[in-house]
Amino acid sequence: MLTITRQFKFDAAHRLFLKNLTHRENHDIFGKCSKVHGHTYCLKITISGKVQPTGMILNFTDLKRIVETRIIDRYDHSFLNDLDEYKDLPTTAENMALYIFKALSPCLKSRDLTLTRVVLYETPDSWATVTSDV
Ligand SMILES: Nc1nc2c(c(=O)[nH]1)N=C([C@H](O)[C@H](O)COP(=O)(O)OP(=O)(O)OP(=O)(O)O)CN2
Ligand SMILES: [Zn+2]
Repeated sequence: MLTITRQFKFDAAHRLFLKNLTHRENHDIFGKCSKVHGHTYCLKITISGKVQPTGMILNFTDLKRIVETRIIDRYDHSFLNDLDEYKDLPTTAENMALYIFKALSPCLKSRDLTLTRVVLYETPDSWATVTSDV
């Protein structure tokens, strides 16, 4: 399968906690991550589709615009816990990658493109991956 990938960076703050738990219980589960802290996230978006007469599946510039409009512009320099999509969900790399996949997929589908992979790095050593077979 032929795919193209574009990488994005954004800085954001968050804390990991569950609303129904006490401060102590959250600390027992999430440790230091239950306190507000920040990451420079790295997001890799991979799509597949037919190569057009232009020689491109999709112009990287168009992919950039789509991802920036729907995700990066909202997430960069934000407090992730304040975003609607995480009102009732911990802002883990897993939940964020799942949300980003669901948010981008329909827009790409409407252009006959398939979102095949979303990889979200919370740190260079820790990341979550969502693929189109979930
Ligand atoms: N499965 C997941 N585990 C953890 C997540 C996550 O999203 N999914 N997130 C965190 C925290 O956000 C935390 O900020 C991770 O920071 P990190 O510096 O990587 O923490 P570590 O203690 O593992 O690493 P050190 O290098 O020792 O600081 C936690 N877990
Ligand atoms: Zn964190």
